[in-house]
Amino acid sequence: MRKPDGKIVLLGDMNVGKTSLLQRYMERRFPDTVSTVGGAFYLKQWRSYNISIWDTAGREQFHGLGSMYCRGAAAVILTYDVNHPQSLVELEDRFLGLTDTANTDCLFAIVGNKVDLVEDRAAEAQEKEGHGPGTAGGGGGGSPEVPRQVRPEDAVALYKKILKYKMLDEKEVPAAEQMCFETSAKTGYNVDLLFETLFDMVVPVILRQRAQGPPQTVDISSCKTPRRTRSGCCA
Ligand SMILES: Nc1nc2c(ncn2[C@@H]2O[C@H](COP(=O)(O)OP(=O)(O)OP(=O)(O)O)[C@@H](O)[C@H]2O)c(=O)[nH]1
Ligand SMILES: [Mg+2]
Repeated sequence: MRKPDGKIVLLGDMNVGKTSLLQRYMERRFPDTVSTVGGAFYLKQWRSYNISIWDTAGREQFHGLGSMYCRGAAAVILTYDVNHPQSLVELEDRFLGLTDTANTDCLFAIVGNKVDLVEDRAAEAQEKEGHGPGTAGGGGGGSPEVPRQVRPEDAVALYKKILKYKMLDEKEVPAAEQMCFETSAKTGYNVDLLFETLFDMVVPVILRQRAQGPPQTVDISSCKTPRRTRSGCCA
C-alpha cells in the first residue's frame, strides 16, 4: 500500500457524529454506528494524492490517543453537535490542545453536525403554531424562530480563538467563513462540500511539504563511514 501523502483527522466529543460523517462521505450512507474505540482510518484518492482520513474516539477514556492521531496532520476537523453547546465548548477545552502535534501549517475546519435536528424542531414549532407542512412556503408569518442551540457565529468565534492560540495571522490562513460548516450526516447536507473543500486545500500543503523535504531526516549516504577503534567504538 502506498504511504498516504497527507492526513486529515476528525476530533470532537462523543456522539457528535464523526463516524457518521465519514461513513456518509466514504460509503454514501447513514448506518447505525457504535461509539468508536481508539481510531480508524479511510484512504481517499484525491487527484493523484492519497489522503488518509482518521476517525477518532470522542470518549474521555481514549483522550490520550488524540495527540498521537494528530501527529503530522495537514488538516483537523473539529466537530460539534449544533444542538449541544457543550460539545463546542469541549473543542476548545479538551480537543484543541491535542492538535499541538499537527503540522505547523495545519488547516482547521469547525463543523457543526446534526443540523437536520434544528430543521426538525423548526417544523415541529411550525406545526404547533398551526401551520401544517402543506402550508410551507405560503408566506404569512414566515418561519417561526428556530430553537437553535449553537449559532454559526459561535463557531466563527472559536475559529478566531484557534488562530490566536496557534499564533496564526488571519490574513495568511483561509477565512473563518470558508472553514466553518454546518452539516448533517443523516441527510448528507454539506458533507461532500466539507471533505472536498479540505482535500483541495490540503493538496498545496502536501506540495509545499514535498518541496521542503522531510523535516527531520538524516541523509545517511552523505555521512562518512566511521573509523572503528580497537575498542569497537566509532571515532
Ligand atoms: N439526526 C442526526 N443524527 C446523527 C447525525 N450524525 C450522527 N447522528 C447520530 O448520532 C449518534 C452518534 O453518531 P456517531 O457518528 O457514532 O458519533 P461519534 O462522534 O463518532 O461518537 P464517538 O465515536 O463516541 O466519538 C448516532 O446515533 C448517529 O446515528 C446527524 O447528522 N443527524
Ligand atoms: Mg465514532
